[in-house]
Amino acid sequence: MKEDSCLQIGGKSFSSRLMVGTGKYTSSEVMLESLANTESEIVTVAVRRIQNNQNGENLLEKIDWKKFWMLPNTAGCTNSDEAIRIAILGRELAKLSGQEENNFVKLEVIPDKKYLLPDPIETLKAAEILINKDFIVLPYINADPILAKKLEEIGCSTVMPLGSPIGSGQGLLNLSNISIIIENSNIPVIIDAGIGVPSEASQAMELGADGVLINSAIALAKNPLKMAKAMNYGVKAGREAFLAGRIEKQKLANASSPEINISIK
Ligand SMILES: CC(=O)[C@@H](O)[C@H](O)COP(=O)(O)O
Repeated sequence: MKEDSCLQIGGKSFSSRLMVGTGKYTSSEVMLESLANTESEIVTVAVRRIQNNQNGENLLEKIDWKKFWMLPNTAGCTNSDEAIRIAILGRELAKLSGQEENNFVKLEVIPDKKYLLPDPIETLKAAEILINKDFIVLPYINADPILAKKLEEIGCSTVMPLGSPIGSGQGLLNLSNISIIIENSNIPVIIDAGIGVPSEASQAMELGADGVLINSAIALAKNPLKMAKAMNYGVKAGREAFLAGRIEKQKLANASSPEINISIK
């Protein structure tokens, strides 16, 4: 069996392959306990909503940034100029939170309000500029293998193809494109958005994804604390299964116990 290794992004090593978001929780207490239950190390925060989340609280003060690596995201940006400005602000906020060397940005450029689908051209443009400004860029993209390759070639540190639209909980809608991205990628592939249940997180990992990012399915579950744990198990199970290697699918049945001739008198 293949030995597992840590997830490497931008020169940093992470043991957890589950990244999580911070939006939509009913309270910061529930959010903090849920984050702990996921055992995640990377937590994404929307820079535009960081100082006044849905509960009127400041996320920067609520989360212990000695325990989690901050992944500022550019949610709410509709073009490359906005995304670049927000990324720069995000880097400052990470520094203010004590993460001096944190240059990470989850790049989201989303002009479409109805399906929250990312703009591939503006994403590529913003990624190139941010990489030149020494950012570690993790772009959120549609499951497009050609775009994923181009983002890798210009120096992105991961690609983050969507499973299905953000917050939709529809799971992995484009399995064949996701598989092509994984097959061709030399950088980590993180499946981001749309995962609704642990079996979908597991499915992404079984396919060979390097990680997943989940927010809504945990925050909006009837019991977020339990779902946080379940997602952690799902990701771990899928990763183990990927390393173990699945059996080949067969057209015909194949008895589980060997046939032996026993004569019954
Ligand atoms: C928090 C975040 O970055 C989301 O934009 C992300 O895409 C997660 O999507 P779900 O809420 O569907 O898990």
